[in-house]
Amino acid sequence: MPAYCSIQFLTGLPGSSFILSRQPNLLPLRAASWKPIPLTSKGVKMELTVTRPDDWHLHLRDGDLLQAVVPHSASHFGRAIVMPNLKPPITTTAAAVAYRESILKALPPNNGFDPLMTLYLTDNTSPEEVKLARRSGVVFAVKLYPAGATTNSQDGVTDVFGKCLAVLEEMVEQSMPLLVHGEVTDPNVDTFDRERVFIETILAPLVQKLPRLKVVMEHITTMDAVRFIESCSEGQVAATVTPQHLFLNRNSLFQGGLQPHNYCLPVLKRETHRQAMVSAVTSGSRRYFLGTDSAPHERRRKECPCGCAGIYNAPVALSLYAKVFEEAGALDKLEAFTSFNGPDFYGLPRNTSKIVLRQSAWRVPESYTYASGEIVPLFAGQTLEWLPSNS
Ligand SMILES: NC(=O)N[C@@H](CC(=O)O)C(=O)O
Ligand SMILES: [Zn+2]
Ligand SMILES: [Zn+2]
Repeated sequence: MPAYCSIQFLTGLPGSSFILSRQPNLLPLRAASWKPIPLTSKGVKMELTVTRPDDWHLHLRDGDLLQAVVPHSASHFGRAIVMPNLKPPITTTAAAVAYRESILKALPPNNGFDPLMTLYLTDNTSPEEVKLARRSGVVFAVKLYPAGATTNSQDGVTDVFGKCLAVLEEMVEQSMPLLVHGEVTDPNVDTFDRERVFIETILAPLVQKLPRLKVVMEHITTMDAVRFIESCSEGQVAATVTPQHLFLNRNSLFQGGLQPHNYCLPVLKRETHRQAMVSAVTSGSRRYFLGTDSAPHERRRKECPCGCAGIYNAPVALSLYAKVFEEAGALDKLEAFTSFNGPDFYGLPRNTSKIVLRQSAWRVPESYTYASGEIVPLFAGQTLEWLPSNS
């Protein structure tokens, strides 16, 4: 049964025999420590203690939406790479420093959450700005949005090779990773092919031209991306993978009617691509790490004639990742994906604290209300497993 079906099978059935019957597949485990907890008379459920994960791709927005969403990420993640696609975008180190302050202000003092800031690359970004960013100690990457590819990307890059080579060369000098939204914007290219064509026409030539540039291909969605990542040097090119692209295929955009809360960019792909990505991340490869791409939009901006791209998954991400690894019989590989591969690639220390994932059913809220409206999370109102907690 494909993963995207089983979540519905579980709905309303805590302690189902389906879950319990899979348990022999979970053992033995190496990377993480396990404790059985008897929960029902039918059998034994599991809890998994893992090093605190980081989120290597997160949209926190600003204003009252920031206040509403940042606690969800901060409650389970130690650090997050914070995307710079605000209006106006974060194009300077000074703006990144100020944005970081506003994120920290939205949390209780000494909360421990560490936002790792990024700069939004434009045609006019200077090599000097990259030096400043590195010296600041708070900027950890530069983000490339092809102009027009996704939400708030209108100020992005129009011609990587024509306009950005000097900046990219400085990034090599500064060991500053380039994070890439990997889709071409040519309206003649089919939406479902935009990632593959980007790899062929921009990313592969870029990696060939600057082999020492560290690159993260963000939110990959295709077997083409997996093949490309595997073809590059480990430690030089890596990828983040979202929970929705591991858990859902493109049918879920249309199941029972148009489903705006499953719409993000790059758009969900067909089942064969999902399976290739699950195999890649659960293989134990160090080239892939957790990046939720949690991207909240107010309900009215999703449920309207021209709805925004972006899925709010921060509250459910860890539950979904754990379920994907469980279904693949690879729970022993989960901790490396959530907590080791990301910091290792960025050259940062791994977190020292732990979190616990309990294999117990919990219901996702229908929505979260905040000052200016509501946000609807992925799997709103449904029952998931693997509840994360701090102890
Ligand atoms: N993923 C999305 O669909 N949307 C993101 C932008 C992005 O990451 O491409 C957003 O900021 O809303
Ligand atoms: Zn993107
Ligand atoms: Zn994103």
